[in-house]
Amino acid sequence: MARGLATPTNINPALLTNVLTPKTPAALHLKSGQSYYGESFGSKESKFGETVFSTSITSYTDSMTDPSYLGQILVFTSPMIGNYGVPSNAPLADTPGIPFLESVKIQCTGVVVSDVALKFSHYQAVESLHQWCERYNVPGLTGVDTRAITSLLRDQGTTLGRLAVGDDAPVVPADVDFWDPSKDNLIAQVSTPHKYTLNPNGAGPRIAVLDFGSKANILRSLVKRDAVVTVLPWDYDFNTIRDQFDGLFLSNGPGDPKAIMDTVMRVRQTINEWNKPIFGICMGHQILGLAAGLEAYRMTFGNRGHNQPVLALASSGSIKAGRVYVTSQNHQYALRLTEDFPSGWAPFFINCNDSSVEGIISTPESGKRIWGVQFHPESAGGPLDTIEMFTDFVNECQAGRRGWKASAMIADEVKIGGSAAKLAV
Ligand SMILES: NC(=O)CC[C@H](N)C(=O)O
Repeated sequence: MARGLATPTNINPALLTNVLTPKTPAALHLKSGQSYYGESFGSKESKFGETVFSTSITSYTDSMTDPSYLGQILVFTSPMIGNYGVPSNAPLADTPGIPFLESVKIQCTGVVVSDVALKFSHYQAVESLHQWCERYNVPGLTGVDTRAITSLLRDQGTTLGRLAVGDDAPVVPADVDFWDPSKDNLIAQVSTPHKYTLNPNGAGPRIAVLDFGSKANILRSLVKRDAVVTVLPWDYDFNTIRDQFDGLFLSNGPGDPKAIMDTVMRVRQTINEWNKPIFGICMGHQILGLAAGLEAYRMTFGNRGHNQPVLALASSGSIKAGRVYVTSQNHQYALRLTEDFPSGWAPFFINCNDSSVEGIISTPESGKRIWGVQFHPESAGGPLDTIEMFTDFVNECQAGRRGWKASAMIADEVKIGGSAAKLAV
């Protein structure tokens, strides 16, 4: 049978209709006072969380398993979610030990969609979105106006909420009851509890990953380039073992980067004392920025989606100054842009929509090879415009292994009406 036309054999026949019976009421209550009433799918347990929206059109399975969404009720602006079901999460044969989706389970606290598709069709699907959410005890709300919720969140910002199901649906929680995930150490909940190594016999460089809740496709992108990847818990003191490695990678992760200032201080020590390549993505980029002396702040509603345009201000490896790259993003915090970047550092990318800092890079004079990006070059989901940044990093680590000396990583800068930094202030 042709690929894509296979009939899944393990579908619950009840799901071949698009209606759940019996229907259960559900609601989203926001701390700011608004309530949205609809129907439940997935788990019947009510949950608190931070309500955020994503403008991504596809890849709900990747977003929902991204550990950076821990503690969040995810509102999808795309009107129909669930059409292609949910695939098996078993690792692919060429990357054992790395789940197919972005982590081993659903990480967001709940999901809100305009119209859930219970009937699904995809050659890789093994269950529906409803079944999957039920299995991981994640409540879903459907039949609400997600455009209205999104407009509200854009105006008032990310808001604490409760996804209330069944008898809880009509109950508006008291102000004090709303759980605020940003007060918890979310990173400790998603980081690996112990050190482990992927692709131990790889021919490439030895790369340590400080795991703040790494997406699987980041690890896969390094392993696919034949790096030997050692994943370390978020609070591991990398400085005690750094001589064993050719490069350090700082992963994405949930919550506020300032929640782990001890780690920031250790990374600062690494930056000051170690001259090997360092690459950070999202949380990792924010940690690098804090370690470099920049400030991090909480954005109003953050950027979550797969079509965020970023302008490169510097050339480095596969990245060319002056080009716009379309990127995948999921963040609430950002580094503050200043006219005086700390010595040894320059802005690398800025967001074309809101001028937020999308990347930082060490200057050639610093003799370092360090860069961080706020977006997700590994995609999953979203565009692959910047995927070659992994090749750049692995190549830099490999070159360093062979006695590399600092070369000009920044070939030129974009100057539009003044300095690069001024451009976005
Ligand atoms: N994807 C991420 O790593 C997100 C980083 C951080 N939790 C933020 O919201 O900004």
